Amino acid sequence: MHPVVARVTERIVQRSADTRGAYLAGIDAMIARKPAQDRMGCANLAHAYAALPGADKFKITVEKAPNIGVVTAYNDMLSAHQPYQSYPAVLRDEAAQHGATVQVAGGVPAMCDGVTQGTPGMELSLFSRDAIAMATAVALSHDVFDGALLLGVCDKIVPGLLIGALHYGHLPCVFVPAGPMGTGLSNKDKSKVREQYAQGLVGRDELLKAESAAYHSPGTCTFYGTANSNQMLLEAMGLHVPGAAFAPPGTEEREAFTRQAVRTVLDIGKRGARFAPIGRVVDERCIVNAMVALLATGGSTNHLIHWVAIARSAGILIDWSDFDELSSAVPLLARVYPNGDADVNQFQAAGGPAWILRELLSGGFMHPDVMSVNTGGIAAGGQGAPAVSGDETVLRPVTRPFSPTGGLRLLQGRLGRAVIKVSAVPEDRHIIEAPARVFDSQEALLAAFAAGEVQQDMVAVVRFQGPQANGMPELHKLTPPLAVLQNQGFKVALVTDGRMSGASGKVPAAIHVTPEALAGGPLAKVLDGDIVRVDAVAGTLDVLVDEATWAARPVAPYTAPPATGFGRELFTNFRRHAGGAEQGACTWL
Ligand SMILES: O=C(O)[C@H](O)[C@@H](O)[C@H](O)[C@H](O)COP(=O)(O)O
Ligand code: SF4
Repeated sequence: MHPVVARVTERIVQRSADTRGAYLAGIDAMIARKPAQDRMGCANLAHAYAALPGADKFKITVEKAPNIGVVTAYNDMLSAHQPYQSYPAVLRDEAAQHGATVQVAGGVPAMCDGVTQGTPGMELSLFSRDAIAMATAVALSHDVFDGALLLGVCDKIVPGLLIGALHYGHLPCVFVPAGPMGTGLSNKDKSKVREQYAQGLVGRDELLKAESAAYHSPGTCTFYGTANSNQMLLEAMGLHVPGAAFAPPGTEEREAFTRQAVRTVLDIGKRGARFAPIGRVVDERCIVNAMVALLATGGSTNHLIHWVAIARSAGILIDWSDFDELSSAVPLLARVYPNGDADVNQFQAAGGPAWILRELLSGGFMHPDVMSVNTGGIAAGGQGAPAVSGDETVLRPVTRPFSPTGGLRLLQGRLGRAVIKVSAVPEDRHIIEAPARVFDSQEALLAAFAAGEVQQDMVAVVRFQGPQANGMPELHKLTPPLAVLQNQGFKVALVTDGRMSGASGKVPAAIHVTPEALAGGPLAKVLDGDIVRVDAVAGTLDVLVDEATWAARPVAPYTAPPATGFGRELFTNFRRHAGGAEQGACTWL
């Protein structure tokens, strides 16, 4: 085991001793209960099984066959989730072949960040994660299940499902992915057209044609953003059937993985070959394995928020210093857009998650001895990896990584604590020192760009974008104009208490600044013209103003209009109770 991984793991175990102990005691009490058929009232059971076919009623009540709950994020709005429409019938059929039953326990909401990017709906995006967790809990609260199958792929949906399922940690759970769409217009070429549009060189028709050629059919978008980072991390946590992440939707291979997920959740049930409740599968080593996989692949910055919340749901306490210390030792093994030109289909063809797991295990960067849903633990996830990389521009061995350190860094200094994805930023942009231009909304920066007012070296400070202010939206629409300025030779960086998409990356961005401006964070004191230094090498985020001046600086007022419309009023309490980004922006603690 690499000493840094061992040290960080031990620190997390120590830090989490009390919360993890209480968590495990809680799930042990739930595990000790009798099966639902013997535990619940007759009316409760009759209601639960009323709509089942007679044969299934008999199986459950007389044979006491395992009953699997399905929590599904199916809808037609996320191309990645549209394939789930047909899954319940397949799951039921496979379960019946093994003497078990399946009930759809409930649905959860799912937002497509691509549809809402740059619109008011994006202000619901982060909080939809906890709404999904709540909906997962509501689904599983029927409490008649011996295990659960979790159907979700995208950004906040996997984190929400996992947070919710971990609050039922006594249940064996398996995630069931649906796979990526085929490769269309490359992400690089799509981004080029966007930058041309931002400069007024092409019109909407041309842009729509390009976007539609990139996003063209059922399946997950092919960049390595938050959704596909979810898939990689679930493989690293042993919560998938190994290799299930990136088989294309609508194929025999995909259906075979889906059916194997049913057999797996039965295998790890109380009456299966080896009991593996999700609350025990997700332990400190499992969480560290996910952190390592994120860093080794330059995964989404969103997971520096979501995986903190997920770990917390299992009684495990992690923070950005843990990520940063791991990043100092974990090598970068993959270059997938935005960290490179390849897409997730080319990543899979070159060796995919199996390559990443095999290489990280061989280098001592991952814990092999973890419980997982499949026999053979994490090593099973590495089986089938090619002996050599199928494409060395996409995947490298741990002996010759793209970089000796991971793709994400912690920045800290007078402006607070922030994170930056360096794996996607050109080397000569890892340190930016320039005058601040301060904006209280992304729209204000976009308008300034359109008016030609920011043709300069600048650190764009976009503040009041934190969880308590407006739900911490992704500010991904800022990528094209900032990239245009960067391509024109200006030194530009973004500093914000908001988020960026997992698909963002070429412009240096210090994001998730904590504490957020509305919570007294220092960003509220920055003025146009202040010299700000974003230093991803030293890991610092500073404003070069003398101490006395800075101390005397007033805090800018929050002047945004009240969050009404698009249902934002319904999330008032989420904004009031949201924790800081580094604490996972949890709204329930
Ligand atoms: O975190 C993410 O990965 C993003 O939220 C992603 O899910 C979202 O869809 C982006 O907006 C896609 O990128 P474009 O907006 O560039 O298509
Ligand atoms: S990856 Fe993003 S844009 Fe694509 S379906 Fe998922 S949420 Fe929507």
